[in-house]
Amino acid sequence: MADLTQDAVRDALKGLLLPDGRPLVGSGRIAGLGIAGARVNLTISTTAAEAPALAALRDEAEALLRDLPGVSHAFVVLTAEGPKAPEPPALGRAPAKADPLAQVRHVIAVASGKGGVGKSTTAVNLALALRAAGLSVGIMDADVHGPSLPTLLGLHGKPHAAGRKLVPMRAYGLHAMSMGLMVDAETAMVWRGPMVMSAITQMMADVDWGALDVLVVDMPPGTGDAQLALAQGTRLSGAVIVSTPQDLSLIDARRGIAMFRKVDVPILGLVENMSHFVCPDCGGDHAIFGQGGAEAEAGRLGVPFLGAVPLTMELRAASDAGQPVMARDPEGSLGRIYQQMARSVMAGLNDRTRAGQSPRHPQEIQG
Ligand SMILES: Nc1ncnc2c1ncn2[C@@H]1O[C@H](COP(=O)(O)OP(=O)(O)OP(=O)(O)O)[C@@H](O)[C@H]1O
Repeated sequence: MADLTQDAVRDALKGLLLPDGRPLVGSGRIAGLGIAGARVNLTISTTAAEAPALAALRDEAEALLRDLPGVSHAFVVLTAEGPKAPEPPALGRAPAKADPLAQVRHVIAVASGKGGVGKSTTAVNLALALRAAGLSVGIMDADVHGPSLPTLLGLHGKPHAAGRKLVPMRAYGLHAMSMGLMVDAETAMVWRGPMVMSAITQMMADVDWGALDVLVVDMPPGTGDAQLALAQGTRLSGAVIVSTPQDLSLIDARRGIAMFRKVDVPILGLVENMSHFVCPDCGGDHAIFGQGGAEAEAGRLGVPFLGAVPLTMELRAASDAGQPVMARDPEGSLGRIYQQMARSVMAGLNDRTRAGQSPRHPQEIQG
């Protein structure tokens, strides 16, 4: 079969019209077009205000590309207009600009299908457990609408600049940066999907992360365009999905897993948070939502199960005080759960490296 060409892709999109009636092709709105084998990635530039009106066009473009002979996967995203909006690198091709994370061996995402399930708590304690295993670790809070890293790690003040880059803050041996430290809450409030994506990618590039074994990205909750574009544009080594045991939350977890699979990011595993309630008075274990749901779901989906973290006063109080349990009591029962999680994540990353599939670095990490 003939190789897929940029012309063939543009040809397929010829009939599509922008909301103002102009054809999409030739309008200058195609901000990126990448072809990697049978995969096509297309980026259409927009503004936050216009983005909702372009959603149908995006879907139509995706359907047209999917029907094109020789295409197995088509992925179309809307991205914020303007010089600051970077084009997500196309799969399988070197990014046009120097990679700001060139010295970072692995970037992993901690994600959840919906908010409030303990994604940030998991991200911080997992990062600390990876650090405790001897790795150099950074953590970035990409949750622009609800950044919790400053609270969880007790970070205060603004990050300093060195030259044109920001220096990550330090907490408990981690290099840390949060959207909450870089932009004020009111500015971030008005951002919608494409703007969020653009701002996060910019933030990645503005920080001097230096050499790290692992950068943990606390993703914005959900499975919308911003998350999808971020997953695609960051050359992730893998993703950890956090869920609570209720069926409804597991449906969201399934969506999260499907989203990462869509852009070929391997799932490092599923974490069940708030798995059972440990009563502070009687010390009893109460499986409020039943037991083993997430583990069974992980089995069904063919992803590793990384552990069950109980709902405890200790964990919440430690987080609120800016002293995560993994820093406060790494050898306690909760600390040991996170240490096991970190070992499984490292094993998953090294498996990928051994299979020659590590997107950033050819060497295994050693704890
Ligand atoms: N296992 C747990 N036991 C007790 N409290 C927990 C546990 N996990 C998380 N929490 C608490 O639940 C709240 C939400 O947790 P967290 O901020 O980690 O969730 P999230 O999924 O990142 O939320 P968001 O969607 O707002 O980013 C916090 O107050 C946190 O301290």
